Amino acid sequence: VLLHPLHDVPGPTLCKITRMPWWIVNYKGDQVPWLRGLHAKYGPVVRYGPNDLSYGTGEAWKSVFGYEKGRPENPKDNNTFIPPIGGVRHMITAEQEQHTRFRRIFSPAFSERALKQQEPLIRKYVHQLVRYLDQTAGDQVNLVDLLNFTTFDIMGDLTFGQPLGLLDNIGYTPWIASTFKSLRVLGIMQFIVYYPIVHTVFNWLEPKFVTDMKMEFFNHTQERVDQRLARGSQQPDIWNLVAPSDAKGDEVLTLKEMYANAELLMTAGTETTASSLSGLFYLLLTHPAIMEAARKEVRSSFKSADDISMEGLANLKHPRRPPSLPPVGQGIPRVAPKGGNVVLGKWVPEGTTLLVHHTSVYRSPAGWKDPDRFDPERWLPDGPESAKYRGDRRDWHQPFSYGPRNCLGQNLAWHEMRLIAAHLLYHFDVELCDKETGDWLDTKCWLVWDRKPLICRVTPVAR
Ligand code: HEM
Repeated sequence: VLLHPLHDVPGPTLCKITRMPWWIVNYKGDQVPWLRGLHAKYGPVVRYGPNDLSYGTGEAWKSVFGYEKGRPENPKDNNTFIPPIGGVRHMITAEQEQHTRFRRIFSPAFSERALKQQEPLIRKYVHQLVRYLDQTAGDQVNLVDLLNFTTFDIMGDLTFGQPLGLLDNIGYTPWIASTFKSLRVLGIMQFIVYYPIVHTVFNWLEPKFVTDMKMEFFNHTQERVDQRLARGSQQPDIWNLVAPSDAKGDEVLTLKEMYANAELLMTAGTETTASSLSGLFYLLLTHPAIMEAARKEVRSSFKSADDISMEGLANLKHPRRPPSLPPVGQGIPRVAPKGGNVVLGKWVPEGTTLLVHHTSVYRSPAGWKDPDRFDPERWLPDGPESAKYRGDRRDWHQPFSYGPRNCLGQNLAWHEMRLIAAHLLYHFDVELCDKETGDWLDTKCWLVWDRKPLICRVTPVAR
């Protein structure tokens, strides 16, 4: 306890001896409030395990995730990743060199130019959502499910060249349902893979339902990628944008790399966007004055629904930024490289886990005035409306992460979220059925939030 190089970093005494407190809260899905509590008690840097540091300050983004000349990068923490079923890692978990190659190959599919081409495809599913809500006018609907159906169908079309049919059937396929279920065992799986002995024993004894769950997801992705490649497509989907016909050698993805990254896109590009949108709607529904202002702005800015475009939406005031419910509630840690590194001016030994805790950073009174207050004016350009938030550290807000491994899909996410939100606000008056919903924000988090149903009554606006 006294001789460890991190002995002077504050934190609970038990955490200096064992990682067990972390594993327990991580297993229960309670790590977000736990780490927030530790930051409130111990300050911006907390030792939450013998070799684990959490930063509750946005000053740490650059030091932990950024690239600085002459300083080694902090790589991903491979100890926390579940080994890939197909034997090949995807972009998020890839080693640095492989990551750079993936990033180069996939970037054209997420450029502004690609997005322009993809806009009609995205609109198609937004219109389908609007049509469904028109038909169910006045009924109670679960907005969380409907937003999931929409984002999964969009990403399914972009990744596999065909939708998953969730909006057609208003229901999850067994494949998607098992994805959501598997999140709940993420905490325990992370514990298992972290300790090589436990992992080896687990591999011998792995329960059949866990093997089935992993295989189901992987086989499904593989089949759909194979079908898409066999069928070909003229659509601006991912594969048409990543692979120029004259690509050679290193610039060509192997089939296994395609499977692995398709699986990533279907997880990274769906739940996150739907989560951000459901959080936004919950906050709008519980802040009627802001909801009214948002509706007014959207309804007066477009002459008709057909005019609502990605371009036109980028300049609206509501919402300029997602609310402070980051879809990735905790963040993906890095680890200090061989030989250690300097983080925020302090040397940390090799192998130290470095986590910048999203939720703690976005709720820190050191970075934000009234951090728990939902107020879109916070994000307006400098002027009288945003004056009271002038001291806010907007540069601390990095829900898409920071540095060379930040979110590749952030432009797509922004456009998609704005299109869906604007269409819902333009076409419908949405009302929260409080009794059925309760305190929606009080929920568990396993990497992403275990969102509870958001039960609403949706009434079409008479025009
Ligand atoms: C509100 C929506 C979204 C949020 C908040 C979000 C957030 C994140 C975060 C925190 C990371 C991890 C970066 C790290 O390791 O530090 C990430 C990575 C990634 N996201 Fe997103 N994401 C969103 C939507 C999307 C969408 C729509 C896509 C499209 C497919 C996407 C694709 C990716 C990819 C490919 C990576 C890996 C990037 C890399 O490792 O280079 N994300 N995202």
